[in-house]
Amino acid sequence: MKTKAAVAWKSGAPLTIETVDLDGPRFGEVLVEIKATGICHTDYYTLSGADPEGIFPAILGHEGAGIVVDVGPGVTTLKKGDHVIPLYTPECRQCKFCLSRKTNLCQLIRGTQGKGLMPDATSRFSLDGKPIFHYMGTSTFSNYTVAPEISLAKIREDAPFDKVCYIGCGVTTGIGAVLFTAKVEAGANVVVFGLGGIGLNVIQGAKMVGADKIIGVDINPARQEMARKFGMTHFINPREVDNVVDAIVQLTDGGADYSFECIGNTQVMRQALECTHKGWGRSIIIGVAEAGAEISTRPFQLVTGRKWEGSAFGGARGRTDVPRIVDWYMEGKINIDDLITHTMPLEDINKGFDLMKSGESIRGVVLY
Ligand SMILES: NC(=O)C1=CN([C@@H]2O[C@H](COP(=O)(O)OP(=O)(O)OC[C@H]3O[C@@H](n4cnc5c(N)ncnc54)[C@H](O)[C@@H]3O)[C@@H](O)[C@H]2O)C=CC1
Ligand SMILES: N[C@@H](CCC(=O)N[C@@H](CSC=O)C(=O)NCC(=O)O)C(=O)O
Ligand SMILES: [Zn+2]
Ligand SMILES: [Zn+2]
Repeated sequence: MKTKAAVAWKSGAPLTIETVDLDGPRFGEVLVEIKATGICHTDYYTLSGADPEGIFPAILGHEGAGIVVDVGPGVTTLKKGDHVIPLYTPECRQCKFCLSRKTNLCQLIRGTQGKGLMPDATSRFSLDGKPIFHYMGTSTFSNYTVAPEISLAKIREDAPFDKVCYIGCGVTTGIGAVLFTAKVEAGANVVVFGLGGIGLNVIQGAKMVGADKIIGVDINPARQEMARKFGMTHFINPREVDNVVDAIVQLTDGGADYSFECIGNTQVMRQALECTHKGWGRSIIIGVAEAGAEISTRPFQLVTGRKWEGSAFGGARGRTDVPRIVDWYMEGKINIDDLITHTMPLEDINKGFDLMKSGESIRGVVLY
């Protein structure tokens, strides 16, 4: 079949809208009509050329929601008409990683996914007979996409695609990092570095679990208002204090219980670790840093009890947890609507990237 898609031909270049060829689903695969997709900073990271796994030409996008149109042989858990959210972190429930119960990082298809291919090591997308690569197993910047069955979470049918698509990455990453990775307890002091599409959801998660002080740190003062609405109690603009670590240590009587880095800046990652409390502070890295970047600190920071950790997709097991998070939204327990500041047709997707880069949008969503 043919489908409209935004194609990334090379790093640093705007996406172009093309009518591409899409082969039908093979064994264990599903054809999905994408109804809406968010634009995440990680799409920009890959497009910029900073992602060691970035390959071109590719169809980016990993924050979508849509309807099953067709299923390939061997598919047992989904059928035509089901509503789904594609998962860049699949959940096979069979691999060593899934069975360990210690991680959400299912590895069954990670190798081919990172090469922009389906599990059988081929692509379903092409143009003029030349393959176009998939991205993160999802490629939601295409009106129709093919994904493995294990990379799709079935969700309730009354959930609006234009809102719950954001659960495909940003909402789950932020709230999940608090609930599933850090397991923040009521009364804890929490610091969030970077109040964008991810950080604001960390704030929302911290409020949900009853955190005490929720300190937001951002160089964009315009982020303050939205962050306060989501539960931030204190705001620090690093450009307005001499030393951001000292400022946090003073505010929290010795350091934060938990910190979350939601930017992808290795200098800030160090600050995020060092502002946590001696003896028990935990710092969770969410931001994705550019290829080759390294983090550093004095080992003494760890010897004296701080822990440096990371979180991917909020530690969520997608097929299990994503439908629950959709329920939380439908029950009014989490706010997604206010974070989706811009919507646009696929033809305007490059404007969506510009709005994100300029700090004007929190989340831009493409509506098909
Ligand atoms: N680990 C994971 O599973 C995931 C990681 N990510 C990563 O999380 C990061 C954040 O993504 P989004 O929220 O979508 O990005 P965003 O662009 O919406 O937000 C970034 C925020 O950081 C602020 N910022 C930039 N430099 C700063 C600095 N030096 N100090 C303080 N604030 C600063 C910006 O003003 C902005 O508000 C990205 O690196 C993205 O790739 C995104 C999704 C999932
Ligand atoms: N391709 C990058 C790795 C980018 C990365 O860390 N991605 C996150 C999700 S970011 C979503 O917006 C992730 O889930 N990581 C786990 C994984 O297995 O990729 C690189 O090679 O550096
Ligand atoms: Zn993302
Ligand atoms: Zn698995």
